[in-house]
Amino acid sequence: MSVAVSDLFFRVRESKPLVHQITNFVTVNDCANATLAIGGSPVMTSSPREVEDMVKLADALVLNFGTIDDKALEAMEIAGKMANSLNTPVILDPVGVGATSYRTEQVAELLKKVTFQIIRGNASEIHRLMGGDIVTRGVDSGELAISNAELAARAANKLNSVVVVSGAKDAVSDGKNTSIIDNGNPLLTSVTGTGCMATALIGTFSGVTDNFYAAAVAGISTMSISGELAAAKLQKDEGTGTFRVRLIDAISRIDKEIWINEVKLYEEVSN
Ligand SMILES: Nc1ncnc2c1ncn2[C@@H]1O[C@H](COP(=O)(O)OP(=O)(O)O)[C@@H](O)[C@H]1O
Ligand SMILES: Cc1ncsc1CCOP(=O)(O)O
Ligand SMILES: [Mg+2]
Repeated sequence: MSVAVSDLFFRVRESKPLVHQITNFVTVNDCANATLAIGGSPVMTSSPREVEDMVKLADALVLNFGTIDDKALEAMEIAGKMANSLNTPVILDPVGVGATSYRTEQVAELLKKVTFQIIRGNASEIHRLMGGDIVTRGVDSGELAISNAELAARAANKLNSVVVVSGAKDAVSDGKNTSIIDNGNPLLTSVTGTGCMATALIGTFSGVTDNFYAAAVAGISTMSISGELAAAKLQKDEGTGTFRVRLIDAISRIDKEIWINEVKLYEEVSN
């Protein structure tokens, strides 16, 4: 598996997959730059009148719920259905699902209409996406009583997709096999868009392989390793602003050798 992942860095830079992203207005520029940094070609467009034509050109489609409105949802449905009909991978980032009933209801509707090859969210988002029926550690705690690995495996089975649960430890699962990535740095939680960028990277890798599990591992581990590399470069008197720039630097420099040296990847087989 790690061999399949490490080969994707060269493949992305060689073939520059076009990644169509219908995303939020907070982190759109960071997602475009993360896509470029890893070697892909981003296009961020969301008019319902244009997305069908754009997705015909694309190697992958990323749908991000960060700032959804009715028009964006219409575009997501049109683009998602077209991508499904062309066998172009579709990746979901259910930003903020569970926070409002609008988000929660609309993502459930989209899941009925569009097939997603990969879904990436934090534990809370993935938990709410699969119905939110897992017990939490206590009445005042939002913390789930199961690990990210177990959550990813359950969600993958329920949603019939490769699922990435990000956090202090990231987990990737297809429902049978589960991988844990123990890279990252807490500074990644102090900059907006690191989850969105991770999803953009996953989308970029999925544009060069039909091994969506490997694409998911490549994307999320690239973000977590880049967080470590960027934090290590921070100088005295530098903070989260510089960290954000250094993150893009790190993504642009990561390759097969760096990934093999830095990744802390554990594979679990469940069921
Ligand atoms: N506590 C943490 N320690 C180290 N890395 C983290 C931590 N929390 C999140 N990350 C990393 O930050 C990136 C974004 O993940 P996350 O914060 O879960 O996404 P989101 O921004 O969508 O909530 C991932 O690479 C993840 O591994
Ligand atoms: C702050 C914010 N508000 C709506 S979308 C968004 C960005 C969320 O980005 P991420 O999930 O990567 O932190
Ligand atoms: Mg997020």
